[in-house]
Amino acid sequence: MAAQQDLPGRIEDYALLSDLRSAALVGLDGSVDWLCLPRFDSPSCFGRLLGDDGAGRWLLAPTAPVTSVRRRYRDTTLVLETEFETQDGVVRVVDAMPPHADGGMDEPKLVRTVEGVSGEVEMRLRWVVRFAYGDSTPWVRRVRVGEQDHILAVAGPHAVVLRGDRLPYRVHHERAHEAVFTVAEGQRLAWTMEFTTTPDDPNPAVDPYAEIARTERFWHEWQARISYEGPHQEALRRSLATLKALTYAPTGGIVAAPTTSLPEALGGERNWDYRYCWLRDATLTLLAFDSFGCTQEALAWRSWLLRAVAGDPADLQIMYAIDGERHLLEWEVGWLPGYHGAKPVRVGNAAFDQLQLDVYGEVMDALHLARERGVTESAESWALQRGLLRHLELIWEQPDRGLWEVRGPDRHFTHSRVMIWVAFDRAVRAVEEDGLPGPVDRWRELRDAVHAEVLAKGWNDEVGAFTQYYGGTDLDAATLLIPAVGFLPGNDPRVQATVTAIERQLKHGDLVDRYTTTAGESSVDGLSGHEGSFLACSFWFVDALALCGRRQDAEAMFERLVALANDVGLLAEEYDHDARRFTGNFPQAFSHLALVNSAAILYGDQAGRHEASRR
Ligand SMILES: OC[C@H]1O[C@H](O[C@H]2O[C@H](CO)[C@@H](O)[C@H](O)[C@H]2O)[C@H](O)[C@@H](O)[C@@H]1O
Repeated sequence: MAAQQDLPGRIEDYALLSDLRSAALVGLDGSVDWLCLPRFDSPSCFGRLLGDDGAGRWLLAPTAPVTSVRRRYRDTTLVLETEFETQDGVVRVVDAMPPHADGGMDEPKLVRTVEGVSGEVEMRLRWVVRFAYGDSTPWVRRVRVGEQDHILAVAGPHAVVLRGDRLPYRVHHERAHEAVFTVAEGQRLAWTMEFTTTPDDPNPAVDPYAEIARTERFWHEWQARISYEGPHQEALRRSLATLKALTYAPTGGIVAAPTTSLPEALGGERNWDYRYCWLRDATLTLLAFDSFGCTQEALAWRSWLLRAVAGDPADLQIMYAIDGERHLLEWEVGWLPGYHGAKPVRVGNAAFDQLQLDVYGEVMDALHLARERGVTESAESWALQRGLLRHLELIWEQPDRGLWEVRGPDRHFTHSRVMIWVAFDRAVRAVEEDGLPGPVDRWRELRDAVHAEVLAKGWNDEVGAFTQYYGGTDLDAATLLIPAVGFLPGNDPRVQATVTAIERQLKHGDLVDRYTTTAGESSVDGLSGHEGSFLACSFWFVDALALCGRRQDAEAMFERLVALANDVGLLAEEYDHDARRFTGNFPQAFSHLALVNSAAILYGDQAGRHEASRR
């Protein structure tokens, strides 16, 4: 029994399912180890990822030792097939979360089927439901409706219904349910587990096979909208599908990742909850969508933004909940041991009320590019941007926490200052190029002032590079974005020198650290320990190489980075180059959107446009 109680797999062992409201992670061992219902940011009902069997899981796997596992998504969809080979034969487990139907009353559900491929294989289904991040053991009972039984697990506000061909029974002396059965070649069995707010009267049963077919159709139709025929099709389509999967369909908000507290350093304390919508990550995601023809997502996100930011621009936050909720109070889940012991497990995110001035630039840039691609500005959306700029005029000189959301002191981070320039630059261009009304002379003056300031204070002659913050000597991979946003061209000697310095100091093979983590008083981020290399920064390095004229190097590095994805094309936030393992939350939008944006620079319709048109 020990094998069932053990720890979760490596981060790269997981595949993602999503119904555009929440997501599940399925391990190579056939165990669903992460699921929060009914939303991405709800408490988990399967939380083994951050603990063990006792935090909840749903295992569906052979009882005998597995000699090999093969896994793939069906084509470009999010229907997952895992084939287990044992000495007795081969079985295929198919997993899906049927997508939320627009305006539908359907509740989130997980569908699992098993098909006998050859021989006869004994399978174990082990179902351990723990609500409230593992803290709440439900009352589980078998209910008969007409000719059919289902199992209901209820605890306070949480309830799920399990239906299927082999319902599990309570395991003596364990708070778990199990079924053991055999599957012969050609035979198939199915289960659905559905969230319900009305446990005494749940939604009627659905046909699991029809739901899987619907899921497949949905993703095929979605992929048909992507206009791209260039290299690395598969990686690009998987990344775009992953970004779509992280979108909360009812509002258009996009989560940074579906997990909390997967550690940035194995065993460390750098563990954060990413199940929220960061303006930075979401706007960059929007750019990624937009580069490949997904305009609907751009509009949905703009509506989300208008709702979330509504009211006083002075109240702008850097992140919100997926429904626009503002207070993301951070707390520690003391009873969960954390991923392989990495404590604490955090829920909420204290960064929500930080000042991060780069966000103004990212929002203005995303809306500028949406305009360039034909999305017309509504009266409200331009009024919102003018309001943001009015507020930025008042606060732009302040120090902030920067895009890395440091928990150390506020500083004048060079990247933040560059993005302030972007905000005013895009405002000026809205007037000059799109004829929108606004105080263009004042915006021009501010744009030029911040440009001069960055060149005077962000550049350090002794270091021979743009530094992380004014007066400092450390480097920051975020300055790689200087040519991509058009602040300086890629052939500017200061840009080229910064790329060379970062290559020397922050790059290990193809992996680039965000900055140098140091412990103690001098630590810029206020945290202890080190972290893995940041995958998005590694892709930014590719972009900088391309924009500096080193295209061949850029393409070769891009290819190697793409190969770091796991067997089903997914990327975590970071990569530990010594352990050769993913670290940080998973799968992470930032990494996937950076991959997509690199592909857009290297191979997209927009290739080469950055330097010419974004200045
Ligand atoms: O490293 C410290 C910070 O880490 C998280 O922030 C990171 O993730 C965000 C979401 O992807 C991203 O927008 C940000 O740039 C990253 O630094 C965490 O959410 C913060 O609370 C934490 O201070």
